[in-house]
Amino acid sequence: MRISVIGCGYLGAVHASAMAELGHDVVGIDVDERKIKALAAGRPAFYEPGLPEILASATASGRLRFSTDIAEAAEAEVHFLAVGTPQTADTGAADVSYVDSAFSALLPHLAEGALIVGKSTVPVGTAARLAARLAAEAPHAGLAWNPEFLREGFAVKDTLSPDRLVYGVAQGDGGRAASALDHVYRAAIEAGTPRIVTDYATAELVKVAANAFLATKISFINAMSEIADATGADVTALADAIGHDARIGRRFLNAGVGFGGGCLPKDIRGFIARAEELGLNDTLAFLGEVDETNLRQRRRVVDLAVQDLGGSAAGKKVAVLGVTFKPDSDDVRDSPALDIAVSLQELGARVVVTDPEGLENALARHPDLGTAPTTREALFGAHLVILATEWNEYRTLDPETTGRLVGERRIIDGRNVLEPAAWRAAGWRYRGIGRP
Ligand SMILES: NC(=O)c1ccc[n+]([C@@H]2O[C@H](COP(=O)([O-])OP(=O)(O)OC[C@H]3O[C@@H](n4cnc5c(N)ncnc54)[C@H](O)[C@@H]3O)[C@@H](O)[C@H]2O)c1
Ligand SMILES: O=c1ccn([C@@H]2O[C@H](COP(=O)(O)OP(=O)(O)O[C@H]3O[C@H](CO)[C@@H](O)[C@H](O)[C@H]3O)[C@@H](O)[C@H]2O)c(=O)[nH]1
Repeated sequence: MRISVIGCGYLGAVHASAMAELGHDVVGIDVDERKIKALAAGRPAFYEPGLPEILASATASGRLRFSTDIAEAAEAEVHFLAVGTPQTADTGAADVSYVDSAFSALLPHLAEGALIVGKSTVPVGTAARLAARLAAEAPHAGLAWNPEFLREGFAVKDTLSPDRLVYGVAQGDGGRAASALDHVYRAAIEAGTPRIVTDYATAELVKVAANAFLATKISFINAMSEIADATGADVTALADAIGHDARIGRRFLNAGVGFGGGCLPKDIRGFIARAEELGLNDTLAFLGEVDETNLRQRRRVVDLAVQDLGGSAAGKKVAVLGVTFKPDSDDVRDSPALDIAVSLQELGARVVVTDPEGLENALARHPDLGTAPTTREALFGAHLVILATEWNEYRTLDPETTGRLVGERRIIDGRNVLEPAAWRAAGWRYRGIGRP
């Protein structure tokens, strides 16, 4: 099929490359000329395992090209909208202005029977509003909402083999939108991927409900970690034990510094704001607690660090291992690791952050942040080590060789990934989150 992807940031760049990999003819459009030039040259603006490979093969085959000119989308049968919906500073609501302007720019270029497919995460009601505009201004085209569930670090795999497909379609479109999307996703459908065809509002809600549920699960286990810390219990054993109950499940029950990234935090805030707009002020109030519990984890680690440093961080060297919001990503949006590092620096510590992929993005936000290109340099002479993002190379650190580099053998394992007994046996003061 001929496809355009409008907005080639994280989601759009992956989606465009994956659609071309599936054999479609794809044009990726973005208003950011630098991004488009880099993508056309095979260089995504972010780190995502497997993406450079499919980007290169799709571009070389001629199935994928990029442009800043929306008119280049005119021949496409399906147009995916993948622009950003960031959090607005005042209310926390999702800012849909980029969706609106991309939609407006696209309207004059729609071929007869073209289908616009929203992929961005939007407040419920957005698709119905855009559909009303379409009916008035370009009735020869259709609209569907097809939320995206990919995880950073697994984005290519998640796009090529999703857990499920959700199509929000207009009532009475005679199955046209669903059949176009079935064509787009034929490979996944033939592989047995479940597909849910529903109305616009449900499709929009599925996306934010999924992220709200995941965020709640993480904050639940982090609340348990606070109780465990107060009682000497072990939150990891607790998670294993409750996770055996198939109704609960073990995934997303890892206690630690909490969740970050470009999705979970902004999506729960946007969801709360939307519920309030709908007059449902109390309905999602618990998500405010989920957010607060999450942010408290970062403050707890900073407090623990100050305590471990004898009551003051001033002048002490703190090595922070990891700055991205999770491993296998260079994304530092709302990263707990970055927040912790910056807070300790503000308290006067000599913070040295290291990360395999995230330093450039961290420095772009905090140019004064102390950084080191290697783990070894970060650790050298440190009075305290904080493992903040569980990159593999930090999970596999050896306590004895690490111990020879640092000034003091003190570590806070902010992701509960190290073996406490082994670190203690090597003379470290080990602290996990909710672990004895
Ligand atoms: N990043 C993820 O893992 C992920 C996963 C699922 C859903 N989402 C959702 O997808 C959307 C995009 O997220 P992202 O992380 O890719 O954001 P992003 O900020 O990386 O990318 C957004 C892109 O849209 C471009 N853009 C803005 N206005 C435009 C316009 N009028 N025409 C063309 N391009 C325009 C920007 O230049 C930018 O490149 C958001 O709604 C997000 O919540 C993201
Ligand atoms: O048990 C856990 C699991 C995750 N996290 C943290 O939670 C955050 C989010 O992780 P993850 O969900 O894997 O990352 P994202 O790539 O942001 O993906 C989420 O957000 C995307 C954008 O909406 C959705 O598409 C995905 O389905 C959804 O998982 C990260 O900071 C993780 O460290 C924990 O603290 N404990």
